[in-house]
Amino acid sequence: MICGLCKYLQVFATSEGKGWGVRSVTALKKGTFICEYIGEIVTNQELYERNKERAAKKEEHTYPVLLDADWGSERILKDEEALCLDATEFGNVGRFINHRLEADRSLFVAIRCGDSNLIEIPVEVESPDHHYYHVAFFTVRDVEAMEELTWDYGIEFDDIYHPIKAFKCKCGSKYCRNKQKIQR
Ligand SMILES: C[S@@+](CC[C@H](N)C(=O)[O-])C[C@H]1O[C@@H](n2cnc3c(N)ncnc32)[C@H](O)[C@@H]1O
Repeated sequence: MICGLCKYLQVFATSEGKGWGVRSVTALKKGTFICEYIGEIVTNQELYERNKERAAKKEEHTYPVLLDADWGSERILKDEEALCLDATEFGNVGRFINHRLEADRSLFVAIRCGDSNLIEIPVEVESPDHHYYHVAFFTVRDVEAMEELTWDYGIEFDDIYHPIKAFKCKCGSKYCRNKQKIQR
């Protein structure tokens, strides 16, 4: 992470209608650091307000990642305290990585039931303050050259309270949460 990007990544236009995506030009071993997810640090409340404005402008792509901070705290944070990363205006290559179902997130590690190839890991970087950490992507299996890199956004596709309607998932995975909901 300290060295920054050290793999040859390519932003490309996906053929399935997901917009831009990211792939690795070379094959990658399981456990490889890919990149950080960079964005503006805002509270959940600020993000909610921003999303309402974006929904009014009919913006299609959004780039939020919940930090669920403070990991050092045992209480549930209010929306005006909890933080997230918004990469809509400022970000790096991480914001072009698309969604695909990964694991049973209630178990957090252990059982993997999906087939995305990345996982996001919160990494504390030389800070005594538990409230801030970096989000870093690592491969969870070997990845072939030119295979699209994906991670699980943890989206609830039928969340009617979110100001921006969730996208129709085109990940193509047989485990797709969105597909299962549509079929019901
Ligand atoms: C963080 S951006 C990823 C980069 C985006 N594809 C782009 O062109 O900028 C997230 C957005 O990409 C699209 N996206 C990501 N994963 C997708 C998927 N599995 N199916 C359809 N659209 C997806 C959605 O529009 C989503 O809001």
